[in-house]
Amino acid sequence: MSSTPHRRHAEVSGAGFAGLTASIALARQGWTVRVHERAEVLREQGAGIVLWQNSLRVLDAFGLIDEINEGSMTPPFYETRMQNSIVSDEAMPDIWWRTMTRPFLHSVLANAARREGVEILTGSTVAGATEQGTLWLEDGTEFEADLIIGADGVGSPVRDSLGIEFDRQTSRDGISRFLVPRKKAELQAIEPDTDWDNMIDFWNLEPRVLRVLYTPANENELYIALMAPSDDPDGSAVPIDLELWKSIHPQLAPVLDEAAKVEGKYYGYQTTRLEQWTKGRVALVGDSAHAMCPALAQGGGCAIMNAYTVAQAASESDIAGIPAALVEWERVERPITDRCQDRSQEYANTRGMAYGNQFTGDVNETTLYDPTNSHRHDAVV
Ligand SMILES: Cc1ncc(C(=O)O)c(CO)c1O
Repeated sequence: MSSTPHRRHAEVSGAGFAGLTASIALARQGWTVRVHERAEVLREQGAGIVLWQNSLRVLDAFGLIDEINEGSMTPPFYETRMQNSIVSDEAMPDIWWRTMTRPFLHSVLANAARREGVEILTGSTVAGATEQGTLWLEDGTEFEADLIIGADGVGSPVRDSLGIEFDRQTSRDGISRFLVPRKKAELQAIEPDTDWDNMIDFWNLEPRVLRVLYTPANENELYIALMAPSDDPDGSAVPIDLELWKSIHPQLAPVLDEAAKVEGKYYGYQTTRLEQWTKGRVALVGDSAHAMCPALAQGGGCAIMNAYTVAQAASESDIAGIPAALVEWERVERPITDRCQDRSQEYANTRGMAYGNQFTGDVNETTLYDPTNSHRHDAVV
């Protein structure tokens, strides 16, 4: 902790997973923190999420694991099927992972941020920031800070106001995501030999590319995601083309019927890579810095892990040294996320997860990283 009387202050743009995680971590290190969320109501619109141990360790460091466990689950297996025959059942006994809904994770983080004294302003639309530490809103209001966190998503106004250059690559596939009731008894009645608590990745590459990712999120809610190429108008349609999806997977009819009732949105896979993640007193984390394809389910995980480490790195510095501490943070922490983006993009481009047994070897590098015991503390990186 700094011995100066000035309490360090951070302004954060975006109250998603990255912004809330950075806010909690900073507040716990004695900072005053104000988060700006452009939405009028603080909530998460997304469907489901898988968290692996890299992000779970951060939640554990915040003392949130009991709360997380109560609203989440670990499916017995990650099952991969090709044309409905099982390719692999991965138990991953050495990896800590949980599935849950995004609204649930968001509420756990938002409540924790409030408990830590973080000020959350909704309906507060950030327009940009300067590298000297001024954040400004669309209405012209300015806020001064020792540290600014741009956690404002793939279209980040903080990033773009600073003129940070990026490269964006799109992949040919994309996905629509839904939260629906589990309907476990009905599914069981249709296909009794299946363990409907498993996460099941139903791939079909022939006669056309259609994939259903079935992820139980808790006792009552199922996260179901439907993947198709963006140039397939029926596969990518939302509300979903119920007859098409039921014709491929009739055993999923009870939950597909539910997904068809939801408005939903189709998202094309893309990867955004930045020239730099920091500028002066500003650091970017989450989709503003490293949006990735979801194949390895690490977009949220990397957001949470990088939000945590940037907060730690800034807290270990004195106020004058923050810009240099951010540069050093990026040097040490970024490569693992770069590699995760590369691997996720490769899987998205090749559809390689269809062949099963994917969660082994180098692919698990991100999962196995412990951000609470960062490489920053090692002598050799
Ligand atoms: C857990 C997960 N895995 C893989 C994908 C994927 O699209 O490859 C998605 C979609 O968001 C997931 O949510």
